[in-house]
Amino acid sequence: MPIESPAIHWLDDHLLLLDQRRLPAHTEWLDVRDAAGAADAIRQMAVRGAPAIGITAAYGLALEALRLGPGASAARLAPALDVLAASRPTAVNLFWALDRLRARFDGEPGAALGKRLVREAERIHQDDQAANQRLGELGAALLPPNASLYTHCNTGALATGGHGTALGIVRSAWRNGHLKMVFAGETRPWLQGARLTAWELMQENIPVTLVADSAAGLLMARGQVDAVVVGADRIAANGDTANKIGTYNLAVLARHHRLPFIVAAPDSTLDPAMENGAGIVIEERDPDEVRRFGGTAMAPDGCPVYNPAFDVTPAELITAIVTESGVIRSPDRQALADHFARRPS
Ligand SMILES: CSC[C@H]1O[C@H](OP(=O)(O)O)[C@H](O)[C@@H]1O
Repeated sequence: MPIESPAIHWLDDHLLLLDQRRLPAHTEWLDVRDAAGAADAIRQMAVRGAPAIGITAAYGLALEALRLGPGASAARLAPALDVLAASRPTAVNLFWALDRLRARFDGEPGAALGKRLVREAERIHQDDQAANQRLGELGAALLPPNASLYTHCNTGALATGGHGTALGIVRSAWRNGHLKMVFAGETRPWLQGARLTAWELMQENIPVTLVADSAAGLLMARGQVDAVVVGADRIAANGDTANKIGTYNLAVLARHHRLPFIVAAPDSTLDPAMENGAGIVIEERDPDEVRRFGGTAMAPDGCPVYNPAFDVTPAELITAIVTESGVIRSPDRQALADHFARRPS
């Protein structure tokens, strides 16, 4: 008999299993009942996107406590914490969410502990939805009227039950009548742009044109792009930003073509403990993600592959970082520090 809890409801209703053989993006819902299941969903990128990874880890730990029932305790939850923390290394939101739940371990163990963890996981989820709405409005206000945007990767709203981060800006701009077109880079090798961004925007009749990643430079050279908007997985104290592989390339192109390069991310993606981008762990993934697409070989079997899932964009290439609590223009160490000082606690 499955454990009845809001956490399971969320996991059933919002996890996208990216099916590598068919488009559009999702084909079935994952059935997650414990921390190990949540960690698998994160590791396999059935759930992806920094905020969604944090939310899923929070619900996964809460589910583990519910599964333990009267036996739930900090000591017995420790292995589940480790499994979730080891699922993916780059997005800071995963560790930030686990820290928030760990802070709820103190107090009555057992069923009471399970209830506290479910409530905290739901707060993290609700906070993220509100953050994305606010962030979208603040970011859209930075755009020129009738803007054509270039996006890369992106969390789909369905994945988080919210508005996504860069997609939050797209939706707000569309709602305000300030959006002409979104050029969505396919985002090799996982094709998040093709399978999530293009799919989500078409669901909402927002104008989108899917392009190969290699077309970004031509679009900018032809003056067809007014701004580049991307998400983030971890933002260091000096503003260096880790995001999906290929983001750094776009930042260099945007600088060359004198285009705004905007990073959209909730405050939970800021990592003040990380000195700069050099310290950010870049996840390397299965070489077959590059060699194959679904069942189709895209390269000779056994061909050597380097498959980093993220890169780091130096702060000096970023025009602004938009979070739910404000816009950090020309981000550097001082600008981030000022942001933290201004941010409502
Ligand atoms: C706005 S979600 C943050 C970030 O997460 C994605 O990574 P992944 O698809 O590997 O989970 C991508 O880098 C997004 O920009």
